[in-house]
Amino acid sequence: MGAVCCRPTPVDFDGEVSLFHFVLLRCVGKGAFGKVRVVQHKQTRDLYALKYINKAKCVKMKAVANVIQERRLLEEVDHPFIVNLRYAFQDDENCFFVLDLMLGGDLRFHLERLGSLQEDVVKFYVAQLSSAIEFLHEIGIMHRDIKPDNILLDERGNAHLTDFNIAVHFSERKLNGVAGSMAYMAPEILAKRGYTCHIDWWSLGVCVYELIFGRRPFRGRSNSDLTYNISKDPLKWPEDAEKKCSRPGMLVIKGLLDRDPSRRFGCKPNGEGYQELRRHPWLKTIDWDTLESKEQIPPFIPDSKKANFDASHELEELLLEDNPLKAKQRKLNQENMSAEMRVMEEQFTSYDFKKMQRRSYYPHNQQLISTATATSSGLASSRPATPATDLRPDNGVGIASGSMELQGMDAEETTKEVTEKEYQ
Ligand SMILES: Nc1ncnc2c1ncn2[C@@H]1O[C@H](COP(=O)(O)OP(=O)(O)OP(=O)(O)O)[C@@H](O)[C@H]1O
Repeated sequence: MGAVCCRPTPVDFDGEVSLFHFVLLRCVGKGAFGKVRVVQHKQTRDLYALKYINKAKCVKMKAVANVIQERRLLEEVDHPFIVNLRYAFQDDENCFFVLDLMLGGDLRFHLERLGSLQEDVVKFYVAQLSSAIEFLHEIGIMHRDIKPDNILLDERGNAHLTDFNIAVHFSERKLNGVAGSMAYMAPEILAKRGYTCHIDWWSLGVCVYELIFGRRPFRGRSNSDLTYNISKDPLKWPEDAEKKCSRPGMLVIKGLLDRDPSRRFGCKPNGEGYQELRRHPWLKTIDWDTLESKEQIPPFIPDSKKANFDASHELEELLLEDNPLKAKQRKLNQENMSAEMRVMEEQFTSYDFKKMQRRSYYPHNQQLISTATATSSGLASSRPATPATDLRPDNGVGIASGSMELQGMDAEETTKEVTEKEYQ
């Protein structure tokens, strides 16, 4: 009898992806609604990062729209310098994102330990991140939360953009929602006169300054102070700036931190801004031809013998977690489900990168995705040809679910504003 009860439940790998398909390994991070841990696919043995979000917490914090939007946008994206989605699924308690695993830690972690980074290292990240930003803008997505915390290194030291929690589609119509982490917000967001994807280049400029000099270009004791400084204060350099950064490097920072989006580096239309950046003397040492194939040896290789993350997450999970993550069969009772829970149930759909073709949930973007995401070619789509129930925050449409519509859940408006305080 004992032998029978201990036999592991057979896993149906031909069926829909679920937590049963993975071995749960160590915890590496904690987000606002859930945790991140390393997992191994039981069949392929590939390692991934599993980000899981507690559904009840998500409803309580009115973040359902953001989580569904993040899931949908991530399906559109496939790029060497983005933390790509590989699988998505849910159980009764959590929504799960299975993402490319980044064992090199985030740039906030490295910045805090090192104080600042060498100019050449930052230059390498700028090349990789600008390629990612340009890709996103090409397919009509602005990230809105570019900051060192959201830049993750793989074990070889390549930079990847992550956290699409407040990313959004953009079109000709400018957005107005104040979104992002205040210290990295472009002046046009704070001015509330409408903004577009140019804001991501500004945030990149703030990151470059902070990574090289170990402090941010605009600071403030209060939000209004910070708003004033971002909007009006002339860009100042630290006293030892010339020891840490070359003249061309400073010119790139200055160009990215131009308050006029029409003059800002990276912003010229039709990819011309990105091409200009690539041609800039500061970036002439970058071999752009082999950058995206990751053939180059990154100038900073994270220490593989040390954990490049805060080890307290692991301890917390072991000692304090009273409901540790475990694969469970679903017991769903649709009748007693709240409206928000039902939206999550229906709209946080399963995704399996081995079986499905990436696609856009936004009709105007479908053509762009099929041409831009080259790596997904050759896979059969198991999706209906017509788009699913639409969620278009850029058009001011709330999340619609069959006959139900959750008003006021436009993800452009349900934004996350991180104030300067959190960084002091
Ligand atoms: N793909 C990944 N590989 C390795 N570690 C990761 C990965 N994604 C996230 N992490 C780690 O987990 C931490 C939390 O990530 P997560 O995106 O959940 O949190 P967050 O940035 O606070 O996002 P949110 O604001 O959506 O809660 C990150 O700081 C990072 O250290």
